[in-house]
Amino acid sequence: MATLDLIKIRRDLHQIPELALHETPTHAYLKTVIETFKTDFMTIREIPEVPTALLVRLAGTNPTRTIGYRADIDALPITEATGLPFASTNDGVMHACGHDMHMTVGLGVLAYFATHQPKDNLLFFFQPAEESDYGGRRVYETGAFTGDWRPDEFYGLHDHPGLPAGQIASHMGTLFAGTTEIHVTFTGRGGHAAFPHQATDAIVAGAAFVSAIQTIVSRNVDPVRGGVVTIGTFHAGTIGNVIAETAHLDGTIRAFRQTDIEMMQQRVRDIVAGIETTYGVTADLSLIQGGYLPVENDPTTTQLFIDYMANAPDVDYTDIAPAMTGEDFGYLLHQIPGTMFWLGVDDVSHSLHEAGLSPNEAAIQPGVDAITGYLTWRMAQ
Ligand SMILES: CC(=O)N[C@@H](CCC[C@H](N)C(=O)O)C(=O)O
Repeated sequence: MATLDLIKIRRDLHQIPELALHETPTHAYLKTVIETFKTDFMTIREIPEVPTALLVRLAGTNPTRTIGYRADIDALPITEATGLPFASTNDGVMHACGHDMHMTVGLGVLAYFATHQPKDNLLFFFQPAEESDYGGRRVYETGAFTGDWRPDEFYGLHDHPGLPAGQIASHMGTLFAGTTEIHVTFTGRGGHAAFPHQATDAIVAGAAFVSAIQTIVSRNVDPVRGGVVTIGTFHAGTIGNVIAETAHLDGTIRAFRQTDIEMMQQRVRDIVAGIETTYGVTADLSLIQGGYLPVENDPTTTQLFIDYMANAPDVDYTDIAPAMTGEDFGYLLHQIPGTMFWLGVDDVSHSLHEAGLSPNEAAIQPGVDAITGYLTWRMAQ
């Protein structure tokens, strides 16, 4: 096997971002790279029900367990504004959450163990649909993680633009929030802007909904625990002198405890019912949690992970507070114990999900080295 050019791979992947469950060229690219590894202890497996998913198993030399490693592969509906020479070639779609970095690091770790046969079995999961449509849960529910393909423990990373390139960060306990997508359409009655009393204005209803749900965090969530309610889209109307008949809004609810998420979901339902009564509209509400359960790091694997990362001479490790980002790795960690962690990618000028996000590629090799080091050490335990 030739040495992988991880920078080229990252740039290739960055140019072909695809939305959740549509990652066909990305899946093909990953498979092509992995097939070059050509070892007799590697098996590649497709999942017909979720065709953009890819599982790769490396059989260990003397296995006592199977260790899973997940890398997510989908992108976001954002028009890239980095100005990079290897920017997205898919209009309106961008790796603005850094999953191109996740895949590259995952390939680097896989390539290492494809040439240094591991003691334990290793299972690599290239997961579609992390940003929406909960690909981790979808694949889990196909029964893919059974028999020889069931990890005893699972690890996965997310890149963090606010941390130095290559730094590893994690936390004992809950690392990320659980989330629920909000999708709501208010329908009233359209009409002339001059005769509002003869119409039922869906924009006014939608605006009242946006204002009212702000009280969920300020008045209903324990402030010590915190929560988030964000509306990210509001589409209504066609022209300034026509009262809009419909308004469609999408958003997200977030909290660290499942009980808080469920309470917040109920408050959204109650507020929507109140808007219907107060503004005379009808509402079609859908609340989707899917696989976005709180990301709860397992005490045993996380203590092992921290013990290694904090003491390895070549690893820059820091503890980090939980964040309100969501991850459907939370679903997998509710089925299989494991640990999620951050990899610093040093772009303090941009946040995740921003059109200008440009992760520093200097993070890739230290990320690969820290993970291969940890997995090698873990297999000796
Ligand atoms: C790491 C990250 O940014 N993850 C996404 C997960 C999506 C959650 C779900 N689709 C929702 O919007 O609630 C995030 O937005 O945190």
